[in-house]
Amino acid sequence: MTVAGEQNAAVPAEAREQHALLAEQIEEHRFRYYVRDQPVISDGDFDKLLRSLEALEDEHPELRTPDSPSQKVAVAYETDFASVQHRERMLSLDNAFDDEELAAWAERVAKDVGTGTYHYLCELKVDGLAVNLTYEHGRLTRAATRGDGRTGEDITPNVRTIADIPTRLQGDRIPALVEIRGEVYFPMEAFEGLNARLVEAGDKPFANPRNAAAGSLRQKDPKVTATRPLHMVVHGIGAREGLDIDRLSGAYDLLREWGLPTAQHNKVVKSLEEVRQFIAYMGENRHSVVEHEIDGVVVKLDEIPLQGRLGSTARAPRWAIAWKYAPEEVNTKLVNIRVGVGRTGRVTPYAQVEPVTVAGSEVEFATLHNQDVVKAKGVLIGDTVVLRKAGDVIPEILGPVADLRDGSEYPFEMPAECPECGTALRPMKEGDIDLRCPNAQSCPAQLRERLFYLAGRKSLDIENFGYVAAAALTKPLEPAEPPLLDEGGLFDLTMDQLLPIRAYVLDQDSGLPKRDPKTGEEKTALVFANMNGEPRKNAVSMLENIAAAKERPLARILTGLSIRHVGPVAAEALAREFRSIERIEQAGEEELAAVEGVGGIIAASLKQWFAEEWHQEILRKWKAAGVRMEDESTGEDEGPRPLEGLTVVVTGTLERHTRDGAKEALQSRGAKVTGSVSKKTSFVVVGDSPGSKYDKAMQLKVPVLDEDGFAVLLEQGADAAREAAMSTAPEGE
Ligand SMILES: NC(=O)c1ccc[n+]([C@@H]2O[C@H](COP(=O)([O-])OP(=O)(O)OC[C@H]3O[C@@H](n4cnc5c(N)ncnc54)[C@H](O)[C@@H]3O)[C@@H](O)[C@H]2O)c1
Ligand SMILES: [Zn+2]
Repeated sequence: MTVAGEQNAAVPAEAREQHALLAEQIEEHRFRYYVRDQPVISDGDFDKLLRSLEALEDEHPELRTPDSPSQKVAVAYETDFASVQHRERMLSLDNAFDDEELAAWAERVAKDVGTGTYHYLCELKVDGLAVNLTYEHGRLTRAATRGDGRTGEDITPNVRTIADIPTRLQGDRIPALVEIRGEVYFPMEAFEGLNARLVEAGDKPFANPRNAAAGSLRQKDPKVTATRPLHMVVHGIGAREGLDIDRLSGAYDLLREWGLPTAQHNKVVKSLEEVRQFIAYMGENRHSVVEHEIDGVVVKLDEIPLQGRLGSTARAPRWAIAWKYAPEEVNTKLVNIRVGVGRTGRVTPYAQVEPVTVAGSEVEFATLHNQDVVKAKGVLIGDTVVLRKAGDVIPEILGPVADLRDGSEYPFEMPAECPECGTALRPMKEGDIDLRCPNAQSCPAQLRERLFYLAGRKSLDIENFGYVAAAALTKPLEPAEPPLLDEGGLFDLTMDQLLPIRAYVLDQDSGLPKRDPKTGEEKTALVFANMNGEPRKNAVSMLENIAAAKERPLARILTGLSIRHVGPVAAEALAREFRSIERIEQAGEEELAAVEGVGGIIAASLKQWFAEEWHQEILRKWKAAGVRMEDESTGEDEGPRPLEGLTVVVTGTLERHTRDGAKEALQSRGAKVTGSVSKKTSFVVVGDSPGSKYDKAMQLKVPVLDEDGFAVLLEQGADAAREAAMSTAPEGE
């Protein structure tokens, strides 16, 4: 018999090997993270490694030795800083990734507490790095990083540069000694600026704000730290002498009085249900109510004597748990930087990354805004990058993982020519950062975007005319000549023109062709015809809907022309004032600018637009096709604008009108439609569930019309409507 294999006989060699491998990886990543401030994997992936190690140890408890990474806060490393002993250990936190784990923790707490009441203190989990501040008789005598939990790095001079952190405590009951624990963070808004300066100076940019916080604080030269906008939030108390406290939440109040930066959003609750509510609320509102990045919620037992009773493991207190939100940051590869051309010809770079799932959705593209932003971020094509998707915000790239570069990465260069039509790009005017494709008329990209907008809800609202149709009509693979070279021919399109159109199958988000997953070939298809060459149903209704769109009100037609700065609101104002394209064209610049809601910029833009020959051609063609280019007056009996001078508010759901329809009916008769009820309001039209505007109308005694009363207003005018009103406000009351 050999001796080998006798040790840990119960643990298969394979598991032991896997454990050793994981442990080594974890140590390596901790070193990169805590010492170099340049991690190469995301926190999410790191947490997964740690979890796999723990799972392995659950299966084979013999592997859970005191020097396993699962049992330690971190390893002690030699760094450039002097070591300091913490008077009381600085621990990590156990995590809960789902409700079951949270409930299991709460159950253990209940069991350990036994009888007696207690409270949960909910705090935000600030995404930064932990510091320990020692105050002796109110003076800051030392500041240290967490290190391995017992020994940290002395960063006192650096911490003294942080404005949030008082060097002297003010007020009453200042103890002989107290250790204050908190998190130092770097504000997201300042992050891009910092990286831009680092890149310009030839230094490595940071991958994310948390690394920027750690890197900024752990500078050999505190003068550098002083230039960084670091902040701190207090989240605990360590050793203390001459300080008697029984609730952590109460202690925070005292700390705040002393001038320490305590958290704004802590909440003490009694039940686990309320804890869940806090977690859910903060998860949803983390970007609107919180001034710094958070990665979770920390739930603590508020009663300090009970904390003592529950105690800690080697790594974490038993009286607290960290709920982690789904990570919003992941690492992925920056495959390429492409440029897109927008509706106004603006050319913007965007990132194409190896597809990753972040915050619940798969991401393949991220915005980069313009070439200066690409440079400022310091990202190279081929880099591993940190991608962030926060809430509903478009995914963005935070920064590169510079430590993973192998030399094959290369910088992005803005193309000199439009990727879609080959025209040389140039800035619109001197000094603009943005480049534009000057081929406004028939650059397929610009035309596609204009058509897509024109067919959209804010404009002509043409159903069955989406991005795919817009692309197919402007840049088909077949036939060689696209049916539309600008929007002039839109209303003349025929089914014969549509049937032969073949196009790439485009990805909605990127506008790039989809590929066959097997062959990698770009997919193509007949767009408007089925397999037998017959019109698809969608194509038929698209043409019908295009024809119907000829009757849209002037404001919508105007919006659809993509005149710069003329959105739906300005278009409404213009339509109301002039009631025909012709009159808008004939109006002088000053006359246009004088219209409420128009102004000088829009007036100038209108003049420019009409001066362009190809724009005139569009108008001629549309007119010839029968597009209604003016708003005719209704209610002929009372003159062209029977409701002139009235201000009307529409609220609640109407049965016979959509909200927009009701608005248009009023405006076309000369009434002004506003959103809030005041004394000046002439009528409030109410549908179902009208809400507070109805109450306000009653309060101000503004006449209220139901749907029948509304019909009276439209058909017979204001006087008749006043009689039909549900409540009448005698003049002058
Ligand atoms: N990407 C990597 O390579 C890598 C390597 C190591 C660690 N990490 C990440 O670093 C993070 C830190 O790890 P950890 O061991 O400190 O565990 P942790 O982040 O899960 O929890 C402990 C820490 O949370 C902080 N904290 C923030 N708000 C707090 C509050 N209100 N109350 C109490 N503490 C609060 C404290 O600094 C405390 O030390 C983890 O998210 C981990 O993924 C990443
Ligand atoms: Zn172009």
